[in-house]
Amino acid sequence: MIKAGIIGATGYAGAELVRILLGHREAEIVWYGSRSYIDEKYAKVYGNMFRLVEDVCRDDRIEELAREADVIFTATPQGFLAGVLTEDILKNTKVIDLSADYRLKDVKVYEDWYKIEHKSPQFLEEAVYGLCEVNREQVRHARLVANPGCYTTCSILTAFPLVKEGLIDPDTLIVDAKSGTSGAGRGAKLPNLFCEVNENIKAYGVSVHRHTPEIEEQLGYGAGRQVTINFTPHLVPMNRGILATEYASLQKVKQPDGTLAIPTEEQVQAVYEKYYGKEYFIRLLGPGGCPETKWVEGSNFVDIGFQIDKRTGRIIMMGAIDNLVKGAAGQAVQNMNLMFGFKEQEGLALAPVFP
Ligand SMILES: NC(=O)C1=CN([C@@H]2O[C@H](COP(=O)(O)OP(=O)(O)OC[C@H]3O[C@@H](n4cnc5c(N)ncnc54)[C@H](OP(=O)(O)O)[C@@H]3O)[C@@H](O)[C@H]2O)C=CC1
Ligand SMILES: CC(=O)N[C@@H](CCC(=O)OP(=O)(O)O)C(=O)O
Repeated sequence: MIKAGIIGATGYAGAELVRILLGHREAEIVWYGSRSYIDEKYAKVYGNMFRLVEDVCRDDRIEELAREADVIFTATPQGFLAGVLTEDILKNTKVIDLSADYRLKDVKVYEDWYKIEHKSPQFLEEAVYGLCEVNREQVRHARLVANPGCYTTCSILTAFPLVKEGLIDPDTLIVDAKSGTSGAGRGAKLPNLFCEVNENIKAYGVSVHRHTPEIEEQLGYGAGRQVTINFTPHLVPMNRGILATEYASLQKVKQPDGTLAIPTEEQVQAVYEKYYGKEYFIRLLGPGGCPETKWVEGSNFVDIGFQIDKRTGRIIMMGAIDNLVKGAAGQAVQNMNLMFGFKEQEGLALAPVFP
């Protein structure tokens, strides 16, 4: 049994980590970190944990926690981990950060998009981007994992195989994504009040959302060059879930007879199968398949479908995840499983909730 500590256990992503880790047979939670609820019973902060968690909340002293825990999850605002991380901490424990502090390799890109100074860029090089289905081998050997963002997990996984195999031109990619309000966290914010969100849908962060460079960087690794995309997030009146609808121009690829032609649906499906056919957490719905957030809710699944529009020569790819599970806590536990050599699905055999 390994010991896990959570800093930010009182946020939505932290609470989802608690829910998942309570069902994990190889890990126990030894530290429920908080800023606002120190010494209060965790089950008072989250009533769903009544009789399931007896612990009280502790503070965010990560150096002390690093001596107690085998793994630390930081489910904290941007800038927290970068402000406290030291070599001593990484010598004592493994760290999985759910914030964006170590997702972008270029510190200037981070500072430009997040508008905060990065306090420990010396760890950027060694941090592994924890998109398990793409970087599995690197994650296994990592001390520091940058858990991907929710929109980015969904957007990248949906397009990655087609970018990597050159079936689409990534510079034509438009990602139109919708998220439930839990994506914004538990903190009180005016745009997330019931009357602002209910019976409403709105775009935000248009052309400036901080997940744009993260998607570009990762798809750039797939393409083998820098790519530029459009990313527009929307807030929709539901608790959980992300749906990404992604449009891109198809590129001609070599056919068996040596000629060049736009790929068929069978060829696109074959590429998805090549990358994800054996992936437990990725469910390929095939041509014409339209994923729905309800079909993945509460689970670590990513559902992916697509359709080619023969009139325009463009492909429409669609991906759905639960932002708190595959988009945050579930993927973080999947990363932990890889880092400690556990079965990758341990603690994550969560069937989606419906209705
Ligand atoms: N919500 C989501 O769907 C996703 C979130 N993330 C990322 O995960 C992280 C947490 O997000 P989320 O759970 O939504 O946010 P919440 O606002 O719900 O929770 C934030 C947590 O961080 C703690 N906290 C706040 N400020 C500080 C601080 N200065 N120092 C230490 N702890 C602090 C809070 O403690 P307390 O409340 O006790 O004061 C709380 O536990 C963020 O980086 C977010 O971007 C990533 C993917 C998806
Ligand atoms: C609905 C909503 O507000 N979502 C959040 C993204 C949450 C998330 O994943 O944040 P990080 O990846 O940056 O950690 C947002 O758009 O800011």
